[in-house]
Amino acid sequence: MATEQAAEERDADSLNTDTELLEVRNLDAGYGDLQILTAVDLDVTAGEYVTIVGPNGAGKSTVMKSVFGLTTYMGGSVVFNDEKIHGFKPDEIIHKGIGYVPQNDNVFGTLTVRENLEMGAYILDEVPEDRIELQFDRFPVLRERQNQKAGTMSGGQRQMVAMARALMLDPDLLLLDEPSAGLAPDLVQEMFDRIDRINNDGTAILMVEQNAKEALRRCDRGYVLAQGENRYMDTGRALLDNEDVRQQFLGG
Ligand SMILES: Nc1ncnc2c1ncn2[C@@H]1O[C@H](COP(=O)(O)OP(=O)(O)OP(=O)(O)O)[C@@H](O)[C@H]1O
Repeated sequence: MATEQAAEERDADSLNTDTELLEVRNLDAGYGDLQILTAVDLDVTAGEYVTIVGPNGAGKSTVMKSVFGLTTYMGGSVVFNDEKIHGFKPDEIIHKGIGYVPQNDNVFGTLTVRENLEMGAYILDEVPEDRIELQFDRFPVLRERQNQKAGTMSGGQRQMVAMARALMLDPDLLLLDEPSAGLAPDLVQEMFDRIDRINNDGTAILMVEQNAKEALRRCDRGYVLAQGENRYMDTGRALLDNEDVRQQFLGG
């Protein structure tokens, strides 16, 4: 028994050796004087796929914006790759290896697809052509339409442009705010498949999704947020199997 127990403890230890990428602790944040998040904790390890779900207005997007330096910091900490980044501006945070795809207004509509991707690499001296090719491999329709103005594309295609642009700097962590919003059902599955592939290529994902059940099915771990506070954290599967979570947050 003792040996079995020791083996189990070793196994448990080995599960905890994942490299911490993002560590949010006790985060208070909001807009101006208005506090939205209270004592939020959140972790993402290298290569992990994490989803945040919760009701409208829960503060999910505010968590993402806070990681990316777009809210008013009020307390706690955001640490990325062992460096405190709370209080940093978005352009500094991009340099650290975080890409962000907001829900709305996420492309330069008057620029072509290719120009949008080039903009994604604006902090580099030269646009790396191989990175553009990599995004075209990931999103073939963007290769076909590379000279089309992004503003004239469909919602799903614009979402691809936005994701491809955010991937141009090969971030360690990609923040995706409702990537399936407004897409037709068949395109939703396609979008989730693409996100799986990006994650399989090694990029950690932190995603907010209204399509909560599908997101929890796909991710490694999930957080349920309500009224700006953590409510539940577990593997996606365990959250889907949790009766309280289902009843309160997943529509039964
Ligand atoms: N720029 C802003 N200024 C002031 N309040 C804001 C701002 N953006 C969001 N809020 C408020 O913060 C709260 C949380 O909004 P947030 O968008 O983070 O929620 P959410 O969980 O992502 O919701 P949804 O699922 O509806 O997108 C809401 O009450 C919202 O009105």
